[in-house]
Amino acid sequence: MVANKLLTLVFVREPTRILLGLKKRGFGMGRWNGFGGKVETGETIIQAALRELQEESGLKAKNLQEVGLLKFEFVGDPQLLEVHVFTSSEYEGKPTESSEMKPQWYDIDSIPFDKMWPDDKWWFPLLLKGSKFSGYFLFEGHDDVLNYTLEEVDSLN
Ligand SMILES: COc1nc(N)nc2c1ncn2[C@H]1C[C@H](O)[C@@H](COP(=O)(O)OP(=O)(O)OP(=O)(O)O)O1
Ligand SMILES: [Mg+2]
Ligand SMILES: [Mg+2]
Repeated sequence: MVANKLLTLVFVREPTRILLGLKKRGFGMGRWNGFGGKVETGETIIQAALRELQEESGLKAKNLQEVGLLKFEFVGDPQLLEVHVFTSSEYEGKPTESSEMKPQWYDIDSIPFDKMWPDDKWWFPLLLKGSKFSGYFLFEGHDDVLNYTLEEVDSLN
């Protein structure tokens, strides 16, 4: 039995646009995504979300809300990724490129799904309309989703 790997993913959004970052290295390199990463020992998930957002984008989230729980399995890998998805509509600071992410605002009508993880096109509409959601995606490699489940939920707890 392998423990799930806990990760965070934060999207800073305004009424008509959302901040994405181009991943410059490591897992998901070359794809646009929110800001986030591994939960470290001794940290809560929220602390990790705030820290990763600040490290990767220079922004301090002021009203972080957990909106999604996504589980990812990769064929041949026993470890499940458990990604806690957050949004924040208030923040301090100015988006700043880091060694990991190049930030850029996107109109919510022009999200670059063809340059993002393939699962995003299914759950992003729920995030954009303010719903909470829970999902599971089975990947083969990093480009193909073999099957998935996704539901809107009232609460994530
Ligand atoms: C597989 O599908 C995924 N889709 C999306 N949209 N995002 C994903 C997927 N799998 C993982 N993620 C997210 C979760 C995290 O935000 C990152 C991965 O973490 P990362 O490699 O950035 O971890 P860090 O701790 O920041 O890395 P360093 O140790 O290099 O700082 O991708
Ligand atoms: Mg990261
Ligand atoms: Mg990081």
